[in-house]
Amino acid sequence: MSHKIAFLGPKATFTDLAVSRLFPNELKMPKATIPDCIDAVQEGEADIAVVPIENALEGSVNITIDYLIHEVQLPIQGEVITPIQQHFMVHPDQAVAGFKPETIYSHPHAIAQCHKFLHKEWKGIPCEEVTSTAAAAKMVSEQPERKIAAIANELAAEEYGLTIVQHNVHDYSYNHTKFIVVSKESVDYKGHVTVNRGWKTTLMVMLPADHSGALHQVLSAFAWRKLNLSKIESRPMKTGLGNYFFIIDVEMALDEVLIPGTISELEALGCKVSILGSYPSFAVETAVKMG
Ligand SMILES: O=C(O)C(=O)Cc1ccccc1
Repeated sequence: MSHKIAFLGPKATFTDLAVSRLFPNELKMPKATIPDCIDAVQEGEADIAVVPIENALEGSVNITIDYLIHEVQLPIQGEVITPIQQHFMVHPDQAVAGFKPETIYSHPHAIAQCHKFLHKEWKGIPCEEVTSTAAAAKMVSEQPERKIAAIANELAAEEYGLTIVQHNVHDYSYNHTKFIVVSKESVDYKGHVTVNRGWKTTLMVMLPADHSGALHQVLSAFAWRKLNLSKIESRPMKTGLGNYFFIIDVEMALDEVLIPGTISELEALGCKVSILGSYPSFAVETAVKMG
């Protein structure tokens, strides 16, 4: 029986490309927003959600982290890293010499990944943020009479019949995004077409208030056990200025000794710790096309 995978839609988003590599044989369920994807799992409408969490150029997708921490507590069951190539596209009716867009549409992260391009080529043209790159492409395809453009991937251009006017408009060639897999149950990745990168464990740590050297002591608990950290990020607790929690990625699977020992040590310091997930990491090595 195939699983239902909620993803940031519509068809042909970067998330869709990641899903097609990780779950080639499952049923895809496009959703309009990241919270909609996570809610679909929480409410049992979907088995799995795949949503973006971090981009190499722009940093974290805060809505994903915040929604999982503050709204819906579902475990992370996997991650996949994929290369991202952004293209500038218009409706074929507008693909004429001298075309100048009135507005450029895309996902906020895509706009941020192309700031230098936008500043150089289209200075002063307003950019409008929409829910995904494919949503921008779809919108442009539905309004042939308007002088508008989208920044999206090649598959979106194909899917929505747009003409790519300029390829590879992202500002740095190393442009990768990490997507997470969330599900109530552990996930079977049979059939995935990606590379295995080992296991990770993600922890959420709240420091005790007003405790000098607390962060140093937290890091020491990992350091003397020789636990390799690949990410540490702070996000506001939303309870007051200066109140932050930390998201920490440890480069190993949850074991019975080292990670539980670290957590006990952190708790003895007065920290609150929760495990957001222990999961396999995957990578897509080449820019993906569907199929
Ligand atoms: O909008 C999309 O296509 C997404 O999947 C989110 C996103 C946006 C920009 C880079 C990577 C993922």
